[in-house]
Amino acid sequence: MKKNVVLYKELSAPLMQLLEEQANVTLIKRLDAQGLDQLRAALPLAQGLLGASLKLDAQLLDLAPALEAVASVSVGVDNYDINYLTERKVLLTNTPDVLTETTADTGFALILASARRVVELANLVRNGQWKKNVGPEHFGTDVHGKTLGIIGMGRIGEALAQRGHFGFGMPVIYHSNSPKPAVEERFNAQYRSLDELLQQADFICLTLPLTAQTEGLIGAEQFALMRPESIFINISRGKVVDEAALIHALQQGQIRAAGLDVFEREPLELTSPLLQLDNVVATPHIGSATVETREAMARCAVDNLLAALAGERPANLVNPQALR
Ligand SMILES: NC(=O)C1=CN([C@@H]2O[C@H](COP(=O)(O)OP(=O)(O)OC[C@H]3O[C@@H](n4cnc5c(N)ncnc54)[C@H](O)[C@@H]3O)[C@@H](O)[C@H]2O)C=CC1
Ligand SMILES: O=C(O)C(=O)CO
Repeated sequence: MKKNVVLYKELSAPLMQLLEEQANVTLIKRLDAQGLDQLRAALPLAQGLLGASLKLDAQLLDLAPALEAVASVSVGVDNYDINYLTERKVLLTNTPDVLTETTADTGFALILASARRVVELANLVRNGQWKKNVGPEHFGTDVHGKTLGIIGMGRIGEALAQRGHFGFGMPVIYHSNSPKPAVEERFNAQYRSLDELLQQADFICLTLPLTAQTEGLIGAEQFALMRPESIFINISRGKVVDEAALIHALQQGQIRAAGLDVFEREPLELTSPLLQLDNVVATPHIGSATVETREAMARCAVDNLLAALAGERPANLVNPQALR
């Protein structure tokens, strides 16, 4: 018998067809108030869930007593109560690897845009101020040859190191849970304590997951260790950073600039002081958002969900302890 799957993310036609061949599918198109009501109404019969960008906590999970598997269309799993899912023997899957290169591209786009002031200067051109007002005070700073500091040397961190080392001749230093000899050899990278990295890197890039250990990892004390020339890049999760401390560091000139794809609260509110600062490049959490990669992520999530519902071990299982 077909199982019941609730999607809270639209899929491409071929993926929808694949899923509908094997499951009864309920699609929640938007997670607005009405969509959330529809979701709550569908949860009691749901055996599988697929989506992203929804905090799936115990309260929502309790509405779904028949749930067997949740397939997240993301690599980050900070939106899920993993312990509770595991306790309930619900499998959780994610989408690693397929988004690594694209997210590293976004990281590098933010590095280049903040260092060379791309958004600020492009806006000057749009506002007809090219001739009159652009002078040395608008010059940026070089990227090539500068020290690239990576915090969280996992898949995306490595892809960033590759771009910096081979593409831009940047010395790479990194901080992670443990040293990575293979990475050191490949990119001539050097391990540093967190404090050392913050003091030494020209570009400080966050590529670690949001966990109980990393929440608020970068706060006032850490910004105080950075140099006025440092550029801060966050493509991990907003809550790894104390955003008020980041704003203060930017306003006080403790750091030169920031390139941010993720924020403490998303969507970032228009009233955020970050948006008053010329030296901030803010993007709307689009690290993996290319046509090709989003399709690959969705495909990966569908494959994971169908495997889990068929009683097989899915390729990207986050909580193997939940296997029945
Ligand atoms: N901006 C965006 O759109 C995207 C953001 N992400 C974020 O990037 C994160 C990383 O993704 P991957 O590289 O695939 O994960 P990964 O698991 O391969 O790498 C994470 C690295 O961080 C390290 N780490 C974890 N906790 C640490 C700690 N307390 N101190 C130091 N190092 C620590 C791990 O050892 C690992 O090497 C995701 O969890 C997600 O939050 C991922 C994709 C897109
Ligand atoms: O995959 C993730 O964790 C994202 O943030 C979106 O791609």
